[in-house]
Order: sequence, then structure tokens, then C-alpha cells
Amino acid sequence: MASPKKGSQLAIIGAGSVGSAIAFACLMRSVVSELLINDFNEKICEGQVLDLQDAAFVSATKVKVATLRQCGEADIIVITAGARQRPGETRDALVLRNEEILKGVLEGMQPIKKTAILVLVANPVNILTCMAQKMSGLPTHQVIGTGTLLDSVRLRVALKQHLHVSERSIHAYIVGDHGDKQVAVWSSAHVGGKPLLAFEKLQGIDLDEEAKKVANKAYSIIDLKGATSFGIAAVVSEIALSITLNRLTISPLSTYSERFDACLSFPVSLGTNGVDTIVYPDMDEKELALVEASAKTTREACAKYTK
Ligand SMILES: NC(=O)C1=CN([C@@H]2O[C@H](COP(=O)(O)OP(=O)(O)OC[C@H]3O[C@@H](n4cnc5c(N)ncnc54)[C@H](O)[C@@H]3O)[C@@H](O)[C@H]2O)C=CC1
Ligand SMILES: CC(=O)C(=O)O
Repeated sequence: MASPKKGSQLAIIGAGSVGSAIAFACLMRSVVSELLINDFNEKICEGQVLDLQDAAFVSATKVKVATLRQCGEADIIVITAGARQRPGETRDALVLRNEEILKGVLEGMQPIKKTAILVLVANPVNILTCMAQKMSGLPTHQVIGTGTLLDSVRLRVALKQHLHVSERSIHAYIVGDHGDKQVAVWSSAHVGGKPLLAFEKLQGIDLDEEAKKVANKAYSIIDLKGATSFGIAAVVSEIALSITLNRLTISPLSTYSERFDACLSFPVSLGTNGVDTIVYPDMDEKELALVEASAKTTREACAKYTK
């Protein structure tokens, strides 16, 4: 069993489908010594914690219910509180409901621990990350969103079927928007130092169709089971490990990009102090134009937040 850093805490605000799955993933991987769980539905929150405590015997992590104020003291704070999409609804359609919830959560946690890393999961994730960067009181590099890491994982899993190599060895990124305007960067994707587009096994495969399936995967899962939860849970546990172990792993996450003057998802190195470096993959003209279009939308949506 891994031994987490003594006294380390990860708080999860919102203990619904996503929050509880994230708690379970972090518990199974003993990411921190203590998980703090908050939900304004106290009954759900207590139920989830009691259930998680039954699973904690295979973990080095303890789990407890916490107030928003206590969550504000954690080293990593994950925000899933928010409405989820109904079948066919876009992530962007959640914005008004989830801005209101996020505002209440950020106020309730104040003052947030100065070294905390805030991880936004609730949708639309780029816009909520921008809002939290302006309102949390934390430096921008300490406020991230899960961005397009889940989409990039989905893309790599799809490509694995064709390439027969581990998804961890496929360096292909979805960037920009975690939503309908997401962009698959094919032009600089590679495997083992060889350009992805040069692989014979991919000749004859409609890559735009593969990217479309990835962009629509959440809709398919929501149609079938009402919500997505396990993929994002695995993603957040990876993010949390990159932070606690100061791994500086490169993952596409929502962050403020000076180049595009917007909060967008790009590969960043992530460690204990938050985002260290943004790495912009080489993009061809078409890819760049699509990213610029989604930057414009996000910039406009975020313009109303002031620091
Ligand atoms: N970024 C990503 O890749 C993903 C994002 N999501 C997003 O995560 C969010 C949550 O989804 P689910 O867990 O499926 O929804 P859910 O409805 O199962 O859970 C949301 C929880 O938040 C709680 N909540 C609402 N307001 C709160 C507040 N002010 N304080 C504390 N708790 C509060 C609710 O009581 C509920 O338990 C949605 O916005 C969804 O779109 C979901 C999957 C992937
Ligand atoms: C719901 C969502 O954002 C996803 O699974 O990608």
C-alpha cells in the first residue's frame, strides 16, 4: 500500500456521481492521508462517507465529512459541485447554474489555504476555472481545471485499438475546449518519436470521425447511464498524484494562456506548486484557427469576472 504524505488532505466539494467516484479513486490509490468530503445535501454526504469508510481498509487514507471552511484548508481542493447535463444538453448550457454554485462554494471556503491547488471539474470547466482564478484569491497557476485530459485519454484509448500500443505511449492531445469546440492536434501527435500520421496502421482510418466520436463520448455515456464518472475519477487521481509527488507530469489541463488571453486546456507540467510550464503543441493552420475560435468564446464568457 502506498504511503501518502503525513497530514496531507484532499477535499472534494460535491459528493454526487463524480465526487464520490473521485473519492473512491483517490482512496484506492492512497493519494493523501485524509479525504474531506462536502456536499450541501448533508444526507448524501454522510451516506457517501460511511460507504467510502467501508472501502478504506485497503487504503492508507482516512475519509470524513467536512465543512466548506475545513475544505478551504486542504492541500488540494476538487470542485465537482454543480448541475450535470441532461441527455443532449451541452456543457455550456450549465454555465449560469454552476457559476452561482461555484460562487457560493468559493465564498464558503474563505480564506483558502495560500498553497492550496484548486482543481475545477464542474462544467463548463474552462469558464469555471477562469471564474475561480479571479475569485479564489489564489495565484492563477494554482487554479486549474481538468480540461481536455479526459478527452485526450478517450482519444488515446480509441487510437490504441488501431496502433496496438499502450495509450500511455500515444502522445496525442485534444486541446482548447472541454466541450463541443475541442480540437484534436493530429499534426504534431507522435508515438515513439514517429509522427502519428505516418503510421501505416492509421492509413484509411477517418481520423476526423475518430475525433468526433471522442467529442461525443460524454453524450453517449450520459444517454446510456445518466452521467460520466469513472473516467474523470481516474483523471483526477492522476492529477492529484502529480501534485502530491511533484511529478511535473505533462497533461492537458485548463489554465490561463497568455498567448490566447483565455482560460483554455493545453499541455502543462503540474507539480506541488501548481502549473509550472505550458507547452503549446505545434499546430497546423486549421488546428490553430479552431483553437483561436474557442479562445474567443471563452474570453468573451469570462470577461464579466473581475479580480
Ligand atoms: N470536467 C469533466 O471532465 C467532467 C465534469 N463533470 C461535471 O461535474 C459536475 C458534477 O456532475 P455529477 O457528479 O454527475 O452531478 P451530481 O448531480 O451527481 O452531483 C453534484 C453534487 O453537487 C452537490 N452540490 C450542488 N451544489 C452544491 C454546493 N453549493 N455545495 C456543495 N455541494 C453542492 C449536489 O448536492 C450533488 O450531490 C457537473 O457539472 C458535470 O458536468 C462530469 C464529468 C466529467
Ligand atoms: C461530462 C463530461 O464533461 C465528460 O464526461 O466529458
